[in-house]
Amino acid sequence: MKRTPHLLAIQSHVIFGHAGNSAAVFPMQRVGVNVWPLNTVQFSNHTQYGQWAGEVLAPAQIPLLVEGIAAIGELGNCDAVLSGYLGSAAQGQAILAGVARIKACNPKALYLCDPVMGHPEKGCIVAPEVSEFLLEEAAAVADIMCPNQLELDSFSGRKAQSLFDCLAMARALLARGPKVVLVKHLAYPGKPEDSFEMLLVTADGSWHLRRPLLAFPRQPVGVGDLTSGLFLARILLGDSLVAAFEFTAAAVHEVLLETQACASYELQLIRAQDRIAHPRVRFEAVPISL
Ligand SMILES: Nc1ncnc2c1ncn2[C@@H]1O[C@H](COP(=O)(O)OP(=O)(O)O)[C@@H](O)[C@H]1O
Ligand SMILES: Cc1ncc(COP(=O)(O)O)c(C=O)c1O
Ligand SMILES: [Mg+2]
Repeated sequence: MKRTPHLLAIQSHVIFGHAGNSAAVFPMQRVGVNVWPLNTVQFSNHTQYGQWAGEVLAPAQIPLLVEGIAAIGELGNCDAVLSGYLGSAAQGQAILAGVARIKACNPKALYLCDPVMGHPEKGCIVAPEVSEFLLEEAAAVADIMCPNQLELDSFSGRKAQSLFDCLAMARALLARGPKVVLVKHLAYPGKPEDSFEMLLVTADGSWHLRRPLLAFPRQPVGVGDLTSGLFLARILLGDSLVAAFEFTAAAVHEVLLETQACASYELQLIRAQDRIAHPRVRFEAVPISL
């Protein structure tokens, strides 16, 4: 029997609704991964409501929790670490220490870093020191990085001028350390208005994928977290990078279709669960080069 992969997911938890682990854990479980959620914050709701209650986890807790898993002899079973929304840069450093500890037990373990940065217009609030940490430290350690366009622009210090420019910027990020860059959401002058686009860039090649852009009165949150979580889950389940990329695009699109049909602001993960596991739509990743 094939072993069920184990994944340590270090990101935010919201009580109401879906963002961070609250967007990613259930879908990753639904596709067949054992998830170990470590919540960097516990908030009542995501920050784009403009108000929330709750606390950031003390950074010192992260190594203690990882050590607790080591103490019961299970740390070597960890196949991957995923990190997303951070409450502070100190938490980021603690995560990198945790990643080093896990890689010492299991050198094959992967680290996927979703470099969640602020999105001031959208009301996504992240401390500026967190962005700095992601640029300066996390990129050097991550095996896989999943920026959105804004985050890719921050890494590059400029705005993309074209699709090929996005590709060049993703390649530049690759040169900082990660072996795989997934740009979860492209934005560039001239992009067709009715399409939602993503890029997968590795040392072996680059692929571009388009899916329909759906209309929402208010953009749902947690789509990025859902995307990076499913991508890593499918890689752990044995998909090739391109297959994981295509699966992720299809499953996320299914969730958005369900969310739109319910006229909901929050992602409809429970209603869409069978469609997450078995997407009915398919989008093809098309090779592109500079
Ligand atoms: N097919 C789609 N149609 C419309 N909106 C989408 C679609 N896919 C994703 N989105 C939206 O696109 C945005 C992606 O946001 P972005 O900031 O680029 O990434 P992230 O989700 O990581 O913050 C989100 O607001 C999400 O709700
Ligand atoms: C608590 C929390 N976690 C994570 C996110 C990131 O969500 P997204 O997947 O849309 O980038 C947000 C965005 O506002 C948030 O408030
Ligand atoms: Mg995001």
